Amino acid sequence: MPKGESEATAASTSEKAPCANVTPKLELRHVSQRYTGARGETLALDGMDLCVAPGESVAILGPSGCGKSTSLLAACGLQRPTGGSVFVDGEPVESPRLETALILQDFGLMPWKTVEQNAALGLQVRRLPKKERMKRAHDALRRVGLGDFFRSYPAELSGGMRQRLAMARALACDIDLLLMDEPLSALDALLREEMQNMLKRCWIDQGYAQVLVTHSIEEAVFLGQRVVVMSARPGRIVYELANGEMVDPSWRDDPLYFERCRLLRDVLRSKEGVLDA
Ligand SMILES: Nc1ncnc2c1ncn2[C@@H]1O[C@H](COP(=O)(O)OP(=O)(O)OP(=O)(O)O)[C@@H](O)[C@H]1O
Repeated sequence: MPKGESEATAASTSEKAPCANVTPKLELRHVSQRYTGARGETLALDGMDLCVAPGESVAILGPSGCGKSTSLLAACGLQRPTGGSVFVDGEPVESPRLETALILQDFGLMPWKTVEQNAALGLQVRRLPKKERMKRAHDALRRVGLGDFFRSYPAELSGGMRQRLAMARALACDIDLLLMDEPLSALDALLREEMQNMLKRCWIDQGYAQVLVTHSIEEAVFLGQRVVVMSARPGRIVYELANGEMVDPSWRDDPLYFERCRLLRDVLRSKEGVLDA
């Protein structure tokens, strides 16, 4: 299904472009990524277009290896794409910015640092006095329910607590854009639901824009105001679903939630090359 690098992104089903009347918080414009590795060249992304409005929550689904993580690396400025451009607030992204946080599956915690030191990590580059850094880290840790664990080490925490610590580190930095790459995939089903609730609460309370990469259709429909589906490699967006009702407090039990999950499952099955998601 993937075509030439220069071809435009496929159609979407969303009702109205979410960034129509605002400067997007994040925009990936025709982003392509070629990797050169031991197995030769890989075209990971091909004409990836994604617009995220300020305060919007977007979930990305797609088969393994379609370039989801690559998209996030480009979005946070850790990797310059080989084609196309990335913008935040209309400005080109050329390096990581302080107000963007990236949470990975392994949470990126430093095992030799305490919980409070890990939570304050993102603040170090801001040259804030230590007292201020600790105050912000402690506030963020309390917000995610880790108020009693300041002096513990990551190894002493459960999987869910480590996830909350990664979240606290992002919240301590007053972020306006949160990027998450399969942050819950290592957790068991019930804990995963609990953490999904926490992610939604934090997003609603703090008002940042977020992009969540996940393999779980249910998670995408629970957390994404918009769910986008990528093609198999080289990846680009081939389908979009408006899902604004996800802010409803009883969304998980709403018949529409199940209907949307079913619809996305059919979409993923029907799209050539996206069966694995
Ligand atoms: N640094 C790299 N060097 C060479 N190839 C790479 C590199 N990083 C990623 N790739 C390749 O690019 C493609 C896209 O990888 P990426 O990790 O973005 O996919 P993904 O959709 O996040 O996959 P998954 O769902 O399995 O995590 C894959 O074929 C991968 O092997």
